[in-house]
Amino acid sequence: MTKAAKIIYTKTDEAPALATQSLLPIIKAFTAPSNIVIETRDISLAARILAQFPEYLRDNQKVNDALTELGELAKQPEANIIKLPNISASVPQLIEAISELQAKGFNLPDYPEDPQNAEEKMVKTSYDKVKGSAVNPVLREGNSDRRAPKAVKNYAKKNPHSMGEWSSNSKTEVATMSKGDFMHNEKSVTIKGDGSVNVVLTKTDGAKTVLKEKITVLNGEIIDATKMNKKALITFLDNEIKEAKDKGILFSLHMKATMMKVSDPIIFGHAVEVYFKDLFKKYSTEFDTIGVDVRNGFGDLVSKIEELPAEKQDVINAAIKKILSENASLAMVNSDKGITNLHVPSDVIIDASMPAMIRNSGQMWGADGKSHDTLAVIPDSSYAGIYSATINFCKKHGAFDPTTMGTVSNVGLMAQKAEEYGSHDKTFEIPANGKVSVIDDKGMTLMEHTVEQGDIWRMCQVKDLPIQDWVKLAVNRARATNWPAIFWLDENRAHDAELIKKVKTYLPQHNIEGLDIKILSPEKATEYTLERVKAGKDTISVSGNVLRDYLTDLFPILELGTSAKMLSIVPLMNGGGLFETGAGGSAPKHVQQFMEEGHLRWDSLGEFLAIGVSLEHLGETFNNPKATLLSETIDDATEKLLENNQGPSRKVNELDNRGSHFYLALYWAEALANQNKDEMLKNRFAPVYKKLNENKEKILQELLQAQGHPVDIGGYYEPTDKLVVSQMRPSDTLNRILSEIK
Ligand SMILES: NC(=O)C1=CN([C@@H]2O[C@H](COP(=O)(O)OP(=O)(O)OC[C@H]3O[C@@H](n4cnc5c(N)ncnc54)[C@H](OP(=O)(O)O)[C@@H]3O)[C@@H](O)[C@H]2O)C=CC1
Ligand SMILES: O=C(O)CCC(=O)C(=O)O
Ligand SMILES: [Mg+2]
Repeated sequence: MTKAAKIIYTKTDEAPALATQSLLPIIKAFTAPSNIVIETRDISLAARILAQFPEYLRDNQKVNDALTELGELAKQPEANIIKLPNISASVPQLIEAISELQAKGFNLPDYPEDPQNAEEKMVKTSYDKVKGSAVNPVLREGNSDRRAPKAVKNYAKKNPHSMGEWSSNSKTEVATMSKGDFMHNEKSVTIKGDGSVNVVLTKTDGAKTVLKEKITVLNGEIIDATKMNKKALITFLDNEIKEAKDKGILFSLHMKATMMKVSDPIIFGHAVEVYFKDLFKKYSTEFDTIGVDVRNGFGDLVSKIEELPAEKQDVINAAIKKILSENASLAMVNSDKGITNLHVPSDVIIDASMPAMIRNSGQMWGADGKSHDTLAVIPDSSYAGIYSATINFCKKHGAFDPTTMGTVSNVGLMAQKAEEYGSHDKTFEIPANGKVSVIDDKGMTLMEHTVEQGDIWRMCQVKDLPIQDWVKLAVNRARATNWPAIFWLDENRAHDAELIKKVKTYLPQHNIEGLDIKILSPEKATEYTLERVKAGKDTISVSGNVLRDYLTDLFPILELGTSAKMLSIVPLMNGGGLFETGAGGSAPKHVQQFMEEGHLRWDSLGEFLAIGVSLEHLGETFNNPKATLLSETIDDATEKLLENNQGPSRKVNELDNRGSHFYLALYWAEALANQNKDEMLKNRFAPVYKKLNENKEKILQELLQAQGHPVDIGGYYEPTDKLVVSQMRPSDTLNRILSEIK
């Protein structure tokens, strides 16, 4: 008897959560005969909010803190977690979710944007735990291995997605700061001996404030500190708005306000204030009264001015119109609804927004509903260069060709909140002029910056063991593929210079004979890699955490049309496995389409791949041949589904997410029926395959009938399970066959 094996499948938000209600019953039915237990844990935004406030809820409304539980599990060797994309909530999304839950009878407190007393401060602290990218960093106790499986890459080559032409006359370009930003102010040290550091602000008058106390540091870890100078940022933004206007191109701002949840909303707010500076000069008193917070985007102002008397609203709206017509045109998120790039900080997220623009001939949407060249403003210059290098490459060589281009996989340094993506609890908006010092427990100042009021100062950490693991993973991938592996590190950047020393120490500890391993700055690495991509050659990018995020959307979006089709594995450092589904997000517009016309265009390919590797891991760690067989056969099924082009269509009344799940079940049953490694599974699944095949037309018809009309699922953030299940499982015939698998 093999040991009981368990997989945790996460319940998240939006389209992936809808898809789960259709896919999970299939996975459970197919794995049950092999005694594999599939459990779910709810880490949706709604559940994470409710878990923060047990004392406000009735007993039957309380939910346990599944995220903390999974965070602990991720450190155990038996962990096997399938993690679907989830909402990393901006404040406007958080507020929407809270009000939906309140309307459903959950007695939650409002989100206190400006807390006035101790209780409100506590409430805000609890909500802030849920804000932004609050899930991934907790679960990612390992580095990241993201790539397009061969079958997926071959499918994309045979069925290329649309790719906008590039002209050498394109006026699109990237604007980034040449001084005063995080990149130019960075200082970095490698810690000697375990201990702790304090971050202290010494004001010009000598008064000291401890910004953060006793940050634990371990021997060999790299820490860095840097600042974004407010004045330099504002001058830069002001110039770039003029630049976009002069060049007659759109102004667009690309940030990661979800992951960088402290620094980037502040920068976003400055951009709103600079663009609309005449408005803020004139109406600041009114805006203070109604509590406008530009860090939540220009949309916050638009909704709050509705509280003002009608005549006042009219003058303010006229002033807004005037600025919009006189300033550079803004890139639009939704031109029909008048939603600009500056409306909501989570609408334009750099990892997806820049590649989407590059795929679209370097253009974004303007207020006229047409696409135009754009000035892509990325204030901090640490990574902006990879996009300018890509844009220059496209101007010179034209668009990439998905039918011939090579693939770029990624090995990303991510474990234990590595680098910038773990910095939000050490990021501060500086209240007064002075200096910020990082001081160790022996009183030694390790790093120091002169700061001015309004500057954003931050400290990042990356531990030594994750770095060692990352180098090992890179060597393993290079060995497994024989592709060149490029470390995207810039010797002229303080943090990277420290990291390069370690890479050079750890690489020789492995057998690297015959491998092609290089260290190149991000720009040079982009150029080198793009040359290879164009020539149809494959390359491994080995990068830090931010570039991991950027590159695993950039290349997949160019190569495959979406990052949802990536295999995304996190080998956990203590031996477990975390299997993320795809590398992209949760595409809110998929839910909108589903509610309007009952068609879900979400492609679950990322889930299929994740289930395959999760079962493979289970097979290996529990010595469970049935799990291995299920893994091999689901991979066969996925490959056949791709060959037959049975992923979801984008259009209503054609095959959607549910139909594609049916094909997965059909081919999975077929593969299990046709194999000869396991007699029991063969006998169980032969009749299942027969029934699915005989009822194919009937099932597809039942699934199609569910489309073509608006759908009610009882909510957005907390949809009613029963309603979702009835919409996502509309085929009685399929449901019956699945329920008969024993
Ligand atoms: N791992 C995680 O948990 C992540 C979560 N997020 C969250 O996701 C949300 C949206 O983020 P955003 O930056 O817009 O990125 P998305 O990746 O969700 O969307 C970009 C585009 O990619 C396409 N796409 C993505 N996934 C699929 C899929 N499975 N099937 C078909 N097409 C897909 C869609 O393009 P098209 O319109 O052409 O169909 C979509 O509009 C945010 O709430 C963000 O916080 C974002 C990144 C990662
Ligand atoms: O956690 C998030 O908010 C986004 C994560 C992401 O984009 C990624 O890991 O690629
Ligand atoms: Mg990403």
